[in-house]
Amino acid sequence: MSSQNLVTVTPDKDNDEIAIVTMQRPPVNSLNLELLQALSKTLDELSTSDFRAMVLTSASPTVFSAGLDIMEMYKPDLKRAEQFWSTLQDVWLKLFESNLITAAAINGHAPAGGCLLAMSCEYRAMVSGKYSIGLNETALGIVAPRWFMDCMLNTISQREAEIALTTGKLFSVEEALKVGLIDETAKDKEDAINKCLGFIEKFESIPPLPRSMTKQKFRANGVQWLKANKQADIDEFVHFLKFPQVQQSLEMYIHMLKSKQNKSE
Ligand SMILES: CC/C=C\CC/C=C/CC(=O)SCCNC(=O)CCNC(=O)[C@H](O)C(C)(C)COP(=O)(O)OP(=O)(O)OC[C@H]1O[C@@H](n2cnc3c(N)ncnc32)[C@H](O)[C@@H]1OP(=O)(O)O
Repeated sequence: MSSQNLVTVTPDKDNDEIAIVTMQRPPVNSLNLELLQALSKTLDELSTSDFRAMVLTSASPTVFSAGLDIMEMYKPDLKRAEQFWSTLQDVWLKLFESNLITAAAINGHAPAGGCLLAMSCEYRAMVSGKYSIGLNETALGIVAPRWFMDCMLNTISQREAEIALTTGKLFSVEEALKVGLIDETAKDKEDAINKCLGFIEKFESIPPLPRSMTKQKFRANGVQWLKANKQADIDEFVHFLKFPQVQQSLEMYIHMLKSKQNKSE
């Protein structure tokens, strides 16, 4: 089963009830509207399939996901920006509340929206190396929405989350393990997937319905807020994009990313 080429779904080689879901939008899996639509469609398909668990990972050798595609926010077409944000909300709700057992094999960097995807899963194994993970929005001059924060609060302590978000902190793999942002480190992608499979195995003898209902009760607060405030949240995003200071910060950030590349050439 696959949902466009941007996301592939393959059954695990030893257990066809487990889906390996791979994002593949080179070079860095930045989440543009099309990748989000592909993820949304995939999550719909998985919810009605025979799969009982999924491992989210990336086809890139060094990046899980670079987060939201900045070009969707820089001088945007406002209609598309609305659709973009609404699709991101849907992906988050579908993944965070999924009936399936969800785990992330984080095989590289996972800033901002990449971290959000990983935190939306129930378990995270991250490949060791010079990778980073976190919600770095403030460092870009933007503010993470409340449901990003709720998602982080479901993962690490309020104090760690507040400091991390206000400082725009990107955690090293070791730091992420220490605060509980990830559950395990892995030596490579295969090992990360195996560690996720190990987590999934824990539910072998647990009936799926009480399991997923229990998970959803734990996650209800953030979900209920977004469901009740979906349009207001979209309006806020679009309004925010219209601020000249926000556009200026994004422009500077884009230049920084491009000059970083020139320097290393
Ligand atoms: C009311 C609410 C309002 C607003 C809330 C908005 C919330 C936003 C959440 C987000 O997700 S914002 C996005 C934050 N993402 C980042 O800060 C990550 C930026 N990228 C990086 O730090 C690095 O690219 C990397 C560490 C992920 C990978 O490094 P490396 O492997 O060295 O690749 P390059 O940096 O050379 O990048 C290759 C290529 O990709 C472009 N790119 C990178 N990230 C993005 C991105 N997020 N969006 C769009 N494009 C991106 C980069 O510019 C290079 O492009 P070239 O054309 O120069 O090849």
